[in-house]
Amino acid sequence: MSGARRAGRRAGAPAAAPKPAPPGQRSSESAGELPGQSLGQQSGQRAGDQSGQPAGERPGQPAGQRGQDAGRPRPPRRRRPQRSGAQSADEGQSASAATNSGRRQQGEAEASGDATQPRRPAKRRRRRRGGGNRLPERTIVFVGPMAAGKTSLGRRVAKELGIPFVDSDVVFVRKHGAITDFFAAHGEPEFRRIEAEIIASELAEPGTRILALGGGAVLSESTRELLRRHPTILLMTTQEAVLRTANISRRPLLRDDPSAWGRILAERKPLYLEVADVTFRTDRAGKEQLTRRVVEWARAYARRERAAAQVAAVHAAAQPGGRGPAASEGTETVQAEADTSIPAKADTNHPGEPGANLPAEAETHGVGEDQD
Ligand SMILES: Nc1ncnc2c1ncn2[C@@H]1O[C@H](COP(=O)(O)OP(=O)(O)OP(=O)(O)O)[C@@H](O)[C@H]1O
Ligand SMILES: O=C(O)C1=C[C@@H](O)[C@@H](O)[C@H](O)C1
Ligand SMILES: [Mg+2]
Repeated sequence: MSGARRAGRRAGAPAAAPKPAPPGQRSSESAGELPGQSLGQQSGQRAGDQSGQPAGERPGQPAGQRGQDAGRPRPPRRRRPQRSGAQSADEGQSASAATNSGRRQQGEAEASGDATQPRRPAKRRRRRRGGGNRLPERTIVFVGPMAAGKTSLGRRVAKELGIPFVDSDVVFVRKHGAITDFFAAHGEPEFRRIEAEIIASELAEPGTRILALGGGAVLSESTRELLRRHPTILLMTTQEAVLRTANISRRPLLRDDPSAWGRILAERKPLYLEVADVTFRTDRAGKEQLTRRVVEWARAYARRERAAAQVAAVHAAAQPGGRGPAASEGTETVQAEADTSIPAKADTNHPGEPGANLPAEAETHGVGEDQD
């Protein structure tokens, strides 16, 4: 794989900045490739249901494609009160509603000639509204075990956000045919090699998109390395829920050996946790509710990303040849903002369940804590 691909970009594409770096623990240990995977067979058996999937969805970039300027330095803002990411998203909506109502009041005041109504500068209102709805500057990735909901939730979130959705399995099938057949003809290592290439290529696409990965994609070290620079959402569930909701007849592995799901998860769990910034449990909430939560999380992530970019810009300006004292004043303000929108960590594991000690729904891992 080329250096550019390793760095998560194609030649000519802008380099992806590291993930925002809020405090919190994230394992810096890199779990190696799992030795002696017997998953080729399993995956091959399982892959039958991939071939029937629809072609990758690539709707045109929406008119409102966000975040063309997130990397650009912005003036420091005043510190806001402490809040969680989810709260922030809600507040963003309220702020937007309040802005609309303010605009209405102002319009009514103008129409009635009432000069006593307070006016706020229009420029400031616009900037606040845009900031609340902005998205991360790069592809948002869904990982997780088989039938956790990566495709169905990823597609819903993409639709809600008005951004393209791509599934790496679907891209593979489009180029190479059914995964089951490919496993039989070429073996798992060749599948993993091509899968990793497809993912690198998709992650190199500029703009904000949703990419759902195949269940075993995290086995590739180069893929895990690339995911360090992308907002990565782990969907977790339990074997019981999978056997209840997934179409078992289309998943031969589960039909023939239901406990295989739990065994594969146990092997891969450290790798999922290594790449994930946040975990949502799909067995505990409906699709609509989860869609809303993921959307809120993505927006909170974008705010942290922007705040981190501001900090970096202010630090750069404070260097010799930078802007001097004004810059150091800004550092404090922006750093404060960067620290306030980090969603709280929760622990709702269910000991004893298949998949016990799974991370909690909406558990936030230390995003990019160990970035270079
Ligand atoms: N809360 C939920 N979120 C997402 N999917 C759910 C949820 N509850 C049940 N499901 C169901 O789980 C099943 C598996 O979903 P999906 O095919 O999206 O999983 P996947 O992770 O993409 O699987 P694969 O690894 O095989 O590609 C679907 O039938 C979906 O409707
Ligand atoms: O878990 C796995 O190893 C796989 C999952 C699917 O998404 C496909 O990527 C393929 O069938 C292998
Ligand atoms: Mg899928």
